[in-house]
Amino acid sequence: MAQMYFYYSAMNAGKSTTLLQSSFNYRERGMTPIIFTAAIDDRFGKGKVSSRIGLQEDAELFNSTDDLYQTLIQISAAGKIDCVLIDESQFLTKDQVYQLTEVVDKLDIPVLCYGLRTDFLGELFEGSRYLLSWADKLVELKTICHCGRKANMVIRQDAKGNAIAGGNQVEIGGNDLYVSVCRAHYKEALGL
Ligand SMILES: Nc1ncnc2c1ncn2[C@@H]1O[C@H](COP(=O)(O)OP(=O)(O)O)[C@@H](O)[C@H]1O
Ligand SMILES: Cc1cn([C@H]2C[C@H](O)[C@@H](COP(=O)(O)O)O2)c(=O)[nH]c1=O
Ligand SMILES: [Zn+2]
Repeated sequence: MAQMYFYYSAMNAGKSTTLLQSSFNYRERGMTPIIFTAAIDDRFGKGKVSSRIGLQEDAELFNSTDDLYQTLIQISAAGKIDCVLIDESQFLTKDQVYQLTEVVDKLDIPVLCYGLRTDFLGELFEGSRYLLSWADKLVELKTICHCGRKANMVIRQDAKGNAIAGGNQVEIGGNDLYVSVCRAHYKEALGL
């Protein structure tokens, strides 16, 4: 039986790197993985998954209105898929997480999702909420704060490096805008 996995972390913990390593592992065994990433996250060019250590692969794009079950039925009709890898899975909708459970349960294809658990305010993303609820396996990937503790929060910074305490949940960016920290340093930065 296939399973659904959710690999979650703060930013810069190696999620994209781990996804690309999984893809490589499937390919070196003669299998066919398919990679998806969010259309809205175009930091490294649309249709690409890149890790900060230099690995890169082409990816299909998902938008919030896509039916991923139907998309994967169509793609698998054209050739066998052995695994579905989804980067930026925090941007999935509730419906799309459900559709991916159908891919696992009805098409018997493993689905491996990689994404943030929470946003810069410490709130769950919609995709993450339902992945945490419905995935078979939850795997935390870890990165560290400047103090050496595990970084499980993400600060959004302004141009002066001050922590931002409000705004839209989605703002695409990298090290220019975000820094992963431990909970104690998150509270300190926000004056909580
Ligand atoms: N295999 C690895 N060995 C050592 N450091 C790694 C490895 N993979 C990732 N990293 C570190 O993690 C950082 C973030 O990698 P990335 O995959 O882009 O993270 P994420 O997708 O979680 O934001 C890299 O800049 C690097 O410092
Ligand atoms: C914390 C936070 C992040 N985002 C965006 C910023 C990036 O584009 C992605 C995460 O990238 P990763 O390095 O692959 O983990 O998500 C956001 O929109 N809102 C937030 O609060
Ligand atoms: Zn810290």
